[in-house]
Amino acid sequence: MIKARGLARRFVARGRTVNAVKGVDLDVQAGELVGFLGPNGAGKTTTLRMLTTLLKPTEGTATVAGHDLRADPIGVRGRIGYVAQGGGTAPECTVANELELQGRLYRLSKADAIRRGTELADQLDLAGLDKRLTRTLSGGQRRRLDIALGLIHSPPLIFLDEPTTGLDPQSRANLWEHIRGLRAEHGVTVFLTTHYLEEADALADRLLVIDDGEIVAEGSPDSLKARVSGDAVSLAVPEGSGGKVAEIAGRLPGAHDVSTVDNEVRFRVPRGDTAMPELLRALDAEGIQTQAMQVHRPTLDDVFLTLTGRTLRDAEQAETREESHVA
Ligand SMILES: Nc1ncnc2c1ncn2[C@@H]1O[C@H](COP(=O)(O)OP(=O)(O)OP(=O)(O)O)[C@@H](O)[C@H]1O
Repeated sequence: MIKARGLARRFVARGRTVNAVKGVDLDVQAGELVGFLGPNGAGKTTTLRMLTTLLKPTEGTATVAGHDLRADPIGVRGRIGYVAQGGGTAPECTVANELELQGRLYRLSKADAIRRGTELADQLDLAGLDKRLTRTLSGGQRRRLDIALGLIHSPPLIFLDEPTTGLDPQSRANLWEHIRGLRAEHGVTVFLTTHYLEEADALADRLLVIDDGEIVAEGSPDSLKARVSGDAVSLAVPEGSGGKVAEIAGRLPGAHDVSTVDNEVRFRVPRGDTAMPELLRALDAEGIQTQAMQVHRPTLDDVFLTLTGRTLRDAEQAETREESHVA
């Protein structure tokens, strides 16, 4: 459904050259729900804008929904839906009018535009809101309307740019259900960008992780997490026993990265849950009582840290600092 090779985009702003996207290859099969994960400023929106014909690549080629991006951008546009960050509904327009107008823009007859609008309103839980002005909708309703507008011409592929940014956790979870439904019930291929780790984890079959304009990893959330070597364990231990606990922990099969800071011992081990009873027995035999214990399964943030040496949050803060510096 998407095949891109060496897609790159350079911007020159205020005498400074920004290589926003540095030669991205990507393949998305029909029916996939793919997440494009990276910190703010990583190049997600720029990539999306290129794939949706809104921005010309500086270099590279791509076929999107069966049409060549450079040779046939109009063909691409007719076969994709695009929901931009923040959407684009007119505040003084009613829900029904927005849907009908969008249908007419895609050259549906008035009757077909109304029929398709009603169908999408049902599908995206907007039924009964047709006479409401869009400015009176809740954040979640507005995002669902944005998605309905992107689907009016029944495209087989939809691009969603940060679809749940600004929504409260409940509306976010609700929107995830709708996005899953697009694929599961209507066979739409979904390509979405996000900088939320939980969203990437909960929603995507496959993730492309982008950092500083380059794809640094690709795979299912589980396979990416499996790359991080082991669970992270931390133990709060009695004063003065850190060295001994670290020595015992270091003897567990596969234990590594053992460190002691104050009265806390940290290490990684392949399966924290099965290693713990053995460790507790060994500590007991030495008369050491642990005061608290935590086992963390690897998260996508650990994956990002392993790949880039920074957490996603660090990367975002660095981008924010750089932007305020430029401004
Ligand atoms: N029109 C432009 N002119 C100059 N620089 C730009 C332009 N658009 C984007 N950039 C820069 O390119 C880089 C990538 O930006 P992009 O918006 O693609 O990132 P992003 O991953 O989508 O981030 P966000 O989640 O904040 O939208 C950033 O450093 C950004 O400042």
